[in-house]
Amino acid sequence: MYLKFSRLILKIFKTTNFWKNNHLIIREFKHFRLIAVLAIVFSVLAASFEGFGLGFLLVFLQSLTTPNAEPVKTGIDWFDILILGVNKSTLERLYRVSALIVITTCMRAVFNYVSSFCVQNSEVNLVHHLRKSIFEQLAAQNLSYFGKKSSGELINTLTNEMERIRQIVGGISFLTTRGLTLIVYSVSLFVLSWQLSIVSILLFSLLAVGLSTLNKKIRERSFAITKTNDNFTARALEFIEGIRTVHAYSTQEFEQQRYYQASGNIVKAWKRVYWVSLSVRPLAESLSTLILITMICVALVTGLMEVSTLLTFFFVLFRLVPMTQDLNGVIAFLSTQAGAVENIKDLLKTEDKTYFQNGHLQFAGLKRVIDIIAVNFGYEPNHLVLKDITLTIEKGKMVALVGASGGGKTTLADLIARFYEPRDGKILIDGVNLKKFDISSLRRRMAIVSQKTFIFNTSIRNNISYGTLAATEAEIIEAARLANALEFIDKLPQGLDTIIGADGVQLSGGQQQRIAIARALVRDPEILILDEPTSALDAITEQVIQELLDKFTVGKTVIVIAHRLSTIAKADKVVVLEQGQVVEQGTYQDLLEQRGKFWQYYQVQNEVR
Ligand SMILES: Nc1ncnc2c1ncn2[C@@H]1O[C@H](COP(=O)(O)OP(=O)(O)OP(=O)(O)O)[C@@H](O)[C@H]1O
Repeated sequence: MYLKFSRLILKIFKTTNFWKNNHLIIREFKHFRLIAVLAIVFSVLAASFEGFGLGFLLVFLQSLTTPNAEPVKTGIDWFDILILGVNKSTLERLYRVSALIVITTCMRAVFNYVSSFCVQNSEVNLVHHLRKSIFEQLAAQNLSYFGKKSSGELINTLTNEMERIRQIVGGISFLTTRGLTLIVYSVSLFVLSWQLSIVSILLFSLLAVGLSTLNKKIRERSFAITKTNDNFTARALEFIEGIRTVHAYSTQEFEQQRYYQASGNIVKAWKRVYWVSLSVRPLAESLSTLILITMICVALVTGLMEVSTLLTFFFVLFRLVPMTQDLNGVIAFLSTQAGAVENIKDLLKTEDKTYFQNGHLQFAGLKRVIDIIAVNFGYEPNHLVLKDITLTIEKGKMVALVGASGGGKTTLADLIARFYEPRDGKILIDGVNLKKFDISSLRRRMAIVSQKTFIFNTSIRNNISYGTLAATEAEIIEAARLANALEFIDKLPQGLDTIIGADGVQLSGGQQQRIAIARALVRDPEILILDEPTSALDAITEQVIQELLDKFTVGKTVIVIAHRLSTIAKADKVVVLEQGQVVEQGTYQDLLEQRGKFWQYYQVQNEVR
């Protein structure tokens, strides 16, 4: 145990790798360093008082075993004179020593309590600050990062793995406090009998080395727990989010099997860990008891020490052994948590991540034109989704992007909103590269209605004013009216204050779309990007969009992605995208007259209608 403990301490403090590997987590302690330092200070105090208590116990036992000999003394002159009293009787000095034992024990308990309080405080603080740092990391990522990470994995890290990190801090603090007490106890043992101490260290170290192989195994197996947890959260999330599809395709049984299997895998992973980790303690207990009893017998037979010293020695050793077992248990437990640490480090690390680079110029509004020049873009390194796109969008004009599904319309709109960066080429606003603008100032004057709307679990009012918190009641109502949402909002029990989303009233796809349009309009944007949904809107809502484009867009710059060509009859420019390339552009009428791709789409839609 000593060997193992010192090896652990050495590992922690000596190897630079420890800092290098864990500084992302350790640096969070700076937010609550006072409380963390207090935890250490009070642990040291508790351990010291443990030592004082042991000293007084030895004095007490000595006086009991030699009642008529010399007056009770600790050997520290000033202490014996001031505290035990010079002319006091043996019995009174004995009472005083007894009182000191009680006082030091109480003091130790108080310091232990305060240090535990500080430790718990540090635990919750660490989790809180880690969550904040992870949020900052996630918020700073380019959107492409979220394409590579599953929601299940991210949610698992922010919930389950955080809980495991909290337990790790608890474990480390336990290790520290118990470690300090262990040092005090060890010093006491050496003072009492260095010969017996060396024998104990040798025997217990042998035991520790044996147990360390088990801990290594536990650590290796623990990574599977994190992996199965990630997988389970992803499964559960998919089942809940995709419940309509599950019902539509009657795949409940199939989903149940996958869900049970994912949950079962966690059980299996834990079992593989428990199987080993639970054997550590009983093994350690049995073997250490065997060692202790053998040592007592040898000490008694050889008459190595006087009885009082022998009693104190074994009293200390008896208390020390469970302590070392606890430490072993905690080390084993910490080994099981290694996967959680890796997962969190992965989210916190800054290498291999592409961050959004904000510009410094304040965007004061579009004055003339947006130029898209020779832009290439792809989500994957070897696959271009947009190829050599060149396009101008003039202020106050409506530009419609049309074309077959997957042609790259949404991607192009996302590049204009700077959700992604072009791989080659550039996007200029009035001659200034889009990258140079402060993104908040740009997006304040821009509104985007995506195909997939997101409704927050809050009131309709908050959903509409999301991102425009200063919006007045009148502005919110006007935006709702323009989006043709007022009619159904008025019918709801609490009107604008009705809670919608997961915990509230469920809205139809079209209604959700109208809320999203109102959210965009309340910003009174100069540039409006409207990605017309292919499915959520019914024929009536199609008319709403039409009206919106007629009424609201006067004097605005509008980029509209249209699936129904009738919507964009009044567009100033129509751009046809095919497999990531602009194949035609011109006015609606010109393109029809050209009888090219656009005309073909037009024919197909007219036939369908
Ligand atoms: N986040 C993403 N990660 C990887 N590939 C993507 C991503 N989003 C879109 N793609 C791919 O990029 C291509 C263009 O998609 P995009 O959504 O821009 O097309 P679109 O013309 O808007 O389609 P639709 O009319 O169906 O909305 C498609 O092949 C699509 O599979």
